Amino acid sequence: MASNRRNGANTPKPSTPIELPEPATRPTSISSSTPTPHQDRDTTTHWITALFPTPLETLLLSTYPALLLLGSLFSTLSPTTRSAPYNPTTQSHPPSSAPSYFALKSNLLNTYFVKIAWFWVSLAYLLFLVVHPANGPGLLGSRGLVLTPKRLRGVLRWAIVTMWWGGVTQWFFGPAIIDRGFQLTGGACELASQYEGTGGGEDFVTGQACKAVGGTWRGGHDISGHVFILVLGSAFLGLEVLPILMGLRDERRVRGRDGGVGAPERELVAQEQEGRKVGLGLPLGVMGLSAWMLLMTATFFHTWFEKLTGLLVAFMGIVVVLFLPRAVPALRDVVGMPGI
Ligand SMILES: CCCCCCCCCCCCCCCC(=O)SCCNC(=O)CCNC(=O)[C@H](O)C(C)(C)COP(=O)(O)OP(=O)(O)OC[C@H]1O[C@@H](n2cnc3c(N)ncnc32)[C@H](O)[C@@H]1OP(=O)(O)O
Repeated sequence: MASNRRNGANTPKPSTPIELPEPATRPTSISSSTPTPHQDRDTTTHWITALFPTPLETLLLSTYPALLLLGSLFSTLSPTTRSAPYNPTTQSHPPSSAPSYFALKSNLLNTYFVKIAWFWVSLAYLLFLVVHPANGPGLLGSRGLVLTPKRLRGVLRWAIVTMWWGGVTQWFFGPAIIDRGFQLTGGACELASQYEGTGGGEDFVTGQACKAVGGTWRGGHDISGHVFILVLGSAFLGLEVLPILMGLRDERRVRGRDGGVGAPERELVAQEQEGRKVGLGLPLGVMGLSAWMLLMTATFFHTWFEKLTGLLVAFMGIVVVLFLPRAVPALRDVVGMPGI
C-alpha cells in the first residue's frame, strides 16, 4: 500500500534497524516494555495510516474474500453443483443429492475440525507461545518456561479474540450475537408438531436450542458461523506468526505518543532466532485446513450475504485486537503487538 510505505532518505533499511538513544521525554517503562516508533517517524502522516496492513498482511487478509468469491463462482459455474437441489432452511444440499463429500454436514473435517475449531486455534496458538524462542525461553530450553511480558500480552490478545468468538457464537449476556441478529431481522423458531401447544417457539431463543427440539430456525439473517470462525481463527494465527516468519521484511507502522507514525523501535529480527520454526507447524496447519474449509463452505453452503456478514464480523475482532493497538499507544501498552 503506497501510503503505508516510508519514503526517501528517512526510510531505514529493513535489515539494519536503527539504534537510537532514548528520548528524554519518553517514560522508561514504555521503552522497556512496549514498542514505540523510531525517531525518524513522520509527524505529518495521518495517524490512520498506522492502521493500514503491511503488504504481506494485505495479501493474507485478501485471501479470505478471494476464497469466498472463488467458492461462490464455482458453485454458480459448476453444472453439478448448480443443478443440485439446495434447502435454504438447512442452508445445505440434501445429503441424498449432495454434489460432493464436502457438501455433507457430516464430512470428517467439519465434524472434527470446524465444529471444534476454537479448540484447534487455541491449542496451536498457546503451544506456539510456549515453545517458540521469540516469545522467551521455551519449555524445550535449559531455563524451562518463563512467563515473559510477550507471552502475557499474547495470552491477553488470545483471550480478547476468544471473547469475541464466544460472544458472537456462544453467549452474549443471553443468546449469542448470531442468534440475536437472527431474531432482530425477523427470524424465529418454528416448532415441530409435537411441541405445538406446549409453549411458543419464542421459548427457543438460540438456533441450537430450536434445532435440538426438532424446530426450524427460519426467517432471519443467519450470519455464517463457519465463515466467521474460520476467518477469525486463521487470520489471528496468521497475523501472530507473520512477524516471526518474516521479521523486518514486512515492517509495520505504529503511532507514537507525539502523534508521529513510524516503524516500531524494536521490531523482531526473527531470522536470527535459533530454532525459529519450532511451534509454527500447528498454526500453519490450522490455517491451511481453515482455508480449505472456507472454500468448501463458500462453494456448498449459505447465501453470499450470510458469508459476507460472517467475514465482516470476523474482521471486526481482528481490527480491534491486532490493528487498533498500532494507532492507540495506550491500548498497545496493554495488549502489545505480535512478535514484539
Ligand atoms: C503461557 C500460556 C501457556 C498455556 C499452555 C496451554 C497449552 C495448550 C492448551 C490448549 C487449551 C485449549 C483451550 C481451548 C478452549 C476452547 O476453546 S474449547 C472450545 C471448543 N469449541 C469450539 O471450538 C466450538 C466451535 N464451534 C462454534 O463456534 C460453532 O459451532 C460454529 C462452527 C461457529 C457454528 O457453526 P454452525 O452452527 O454450524 O453454523 P453455520 O456456519 O451458520 O452453519 C449452518 C449449517 O451449515 C453447516 N455447514 C456450514 N458450512 C459447512 C461446511 N463447510 N461443511 C459442512 N457443514 C457446513 C453447519 O454444519 C450447520 O449445520 P447444522 O450443524 O446447524 O445442522
